[in-house]
Formats: sequence, C-alpha cells, structure tokens
Amino acid sequence: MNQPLIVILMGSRADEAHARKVADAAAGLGLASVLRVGSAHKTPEHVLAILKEYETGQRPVVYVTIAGRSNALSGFVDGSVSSPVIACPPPSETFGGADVFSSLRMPSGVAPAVVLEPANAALLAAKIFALADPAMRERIAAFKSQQARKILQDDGELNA
Ligand SMILES: Nc1c(C(=O)O)ncn1[C@@H]1O[C@H](COP(=O)(O)O)[C@@H](O)[C@H]1O
Repeated sequence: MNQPLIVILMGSRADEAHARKVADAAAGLGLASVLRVGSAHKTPEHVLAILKEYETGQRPVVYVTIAGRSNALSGFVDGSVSSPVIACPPPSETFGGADVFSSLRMPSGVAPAVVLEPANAALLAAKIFALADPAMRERIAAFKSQQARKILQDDGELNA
C-alpha cells in the first residue's frame, strides 16, 4: 500500500471536531487520512510510538498536528520525523487568541508549517503529495477550477 496518507494527530480528543474538518477536506480531494490522539506534553512515548508506525518509508505521509493552548506537539513531531508537518491549531479566543503564537516560533532545525484553516491544511498536504503524483495534481487543478467557477457564478448572479 503506497497510497499517500495524512496522519492527523490531535493533542486531545477535545480537538476532534477541528481534526475531522481536515479529514473531510482531505476526503474531498481523494486523500486518505487517519485520526490519532497523542500529547507531547502528557504522552510523549505514545506519540513517538505513533510516529514509528508511519515513518516506515512504505507510503508517503504528511502529518497535520492539531494542538491547542501550548502547542508542543507540532515541534515535537517535526523534530522526530522526516515527513512534512503542518500545524493546524484549533481556534481559541481565550487570552486574546494568544495560543497561536506557540505554533509560530520553533528552534533551529524544526520546521512545521502553520495553516490555520483546516481545509487549507488538507490542501497543502495534497499539494505536497502532488509534487510526485500527477493524479493528485489533476484533482487539485479541478478543485481550483471549481472554486473559480463559483466566484464567477456569484459575480454573475449579483449583476444579472
Ligand atoms: N497542545 C497540547 C499538547 C501538546 O502540545 O503536546 N497536548 C495537548 N494539547 C492541547 O491542549 C488542549 C487541552 O487538552 P486537554 O483536553 O488534554 O486538557 C487541547 O487543544 C490539546 O490539543
């Protein structure tokens, strides 16, 4: 099985609704995903065991890490794997939305991307896979055309 896979790793099941938005958008782009729960703060060994399952080189993997409050998970995962990591922290208005800053600055040699909209995180993962997958590239092109058509249609309807 060498089909690409998005591993959606959430820090707590409290993040499940946000994580499922990534999974739904991935499915819309024809991409398989799996939902896992593990916390760098609370269960670092469990997170490493999860990563070991996917870092076999047998199939291309992109990780989407979903961690609210203090996001240790994304840096921890990125520091532990060779595959790309996209941090997609859940939204929070508590403390003026300051949680997001914990996703932005990383030590040297640790480089998770940050994409806040879950559907866009799935899209970036799809684009990464598309670098080596012409069929994925076509699905992304179809998605882009569809979204452009919708804008032209909306503009036409408002000005009919
Ligand atoms: N940011 C992290 C990490 C981590 O970075 O390891 N582990 C849990 N969390 C986040 O804390 C919030 C509350 O988690 P709890 O439900 O465990 O209190 C969640 O959004 C989770 O992703």
